[in-house]
Amino acid sequence: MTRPPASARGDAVCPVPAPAELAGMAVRALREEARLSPKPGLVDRRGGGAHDDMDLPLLLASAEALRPTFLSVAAAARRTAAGVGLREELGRLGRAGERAMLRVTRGVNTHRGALWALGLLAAAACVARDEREAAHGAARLAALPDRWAPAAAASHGERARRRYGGGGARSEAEAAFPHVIEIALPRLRRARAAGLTEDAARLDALLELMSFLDDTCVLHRGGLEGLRVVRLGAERVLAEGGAGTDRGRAALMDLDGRLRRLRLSPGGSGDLLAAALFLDSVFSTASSQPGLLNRVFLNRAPFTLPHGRWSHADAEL
Ligand SMILES: CC(C)(COP(=O)(O)OP(=O)(O)OC[C@H]1O[C@@H](n2cnc3c(N)ncnc32)[C@H](O[C@H]2O[C@H](COP(=O)(O)OP(=O)(O)OP(=O)(O)O)[C@@H](O)[C@H]2O)[C@@H]1O)[C@@H](O)C(=O)NCCC(=O)NCCS
Ligand SMILES: Nc1ncnc2[nH]cnc12
Repeated sequence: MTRPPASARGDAVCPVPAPAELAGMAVRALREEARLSPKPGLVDRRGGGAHDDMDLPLLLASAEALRPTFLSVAAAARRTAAGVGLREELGRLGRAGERAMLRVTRGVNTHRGALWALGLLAAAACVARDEREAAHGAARLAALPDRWAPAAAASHGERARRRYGGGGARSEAEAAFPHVIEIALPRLRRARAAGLTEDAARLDALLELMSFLDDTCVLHRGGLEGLRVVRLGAERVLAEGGAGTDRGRAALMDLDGRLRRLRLSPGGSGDLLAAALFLDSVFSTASSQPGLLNRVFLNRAPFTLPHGRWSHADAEL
């Protein structure tokens, strides 16, 4: 999806897509992430992965149900300067969007994390020149107070954070989406530059995310041991050559089987892959280089995980 220059759209003020176009890009990113196959443990064309309450049609319907929310979010960000007023409006729109999603999915949390990430990024993209600026704008919005946010929701993410520490969807946003900017997008672009198919490049970006992320969806379902299985399993697929090679593909299918058996879903990584696809489509002439992965910038084991002592053999459950 190439972004036409501002002049071609007759828009000299805001050199980014109009709200309807941004909303379309957000929905498309969600749909493309959902369809991408085979994803370890996640819903894809083959079925529900580690989920017994989701499938591809549900994810596609959920993505479509969020279109009006993305549209309202982008429109609000266009007419309102970034500040507490906009943050509170985004909170109101985001909560209404969650309700719309839950109505369509009959109560299944398909895209709560994705709505949070893409909603903030869509709002920030309205005044950003590139993906890094958008991520920083989103971080500033995420950190602002929202008077109307319900106090301490007992979400799965909140429970996982209380039990294990570490980050989650909120910290990822407040830190300017480091896993999207420093991990997923560089991997995606390096893989494309190396001649991989688009699907293999996207799968490798997902695996890279899985190997780094403190995914509260995984922690909620499998604790620290589950997180270790996901991270080391993804790392192993990449070490075998990634999704574009026979050995990497075999390791990926092996990991998929293990995650299904253990009911481990890397849903946070799925959300962040969608966020990367969104930014990639909005800022397709991005300045960010397909450079080396910044493994120092992102500490792979930022909290209680004894990363230094792990080995691939340990990951067998
Ligand atoms: C800030 C909010 C996102 C709320 O966050 P919180 O952590 O309190 O709430 P959760 O409901 O747990 O949702 C967070 C979702 O974010 C994804 N995620 C997890 N880890 C990370 C991470 N490190 N970085 C980024 N994103 C992450 C993850 O989403 C996936 O998991 C979904 C399924 O999860 P779960 O509900 O646990 O479902 P199951 O395991 O399937 O349940 P059972 O079957 O076992 O019952 C999956 O679909 C993925 O989407 C987390 O779930 C935010 O919601 C908020 O505060 N919103 C307010 C509105 C607002 O201000 N909006 C502004 C922008 S519009
Ligand atoms: N493909 C997917 N399967 C399950 N949960 C998800 N959350 C975001 N994408 C997902």
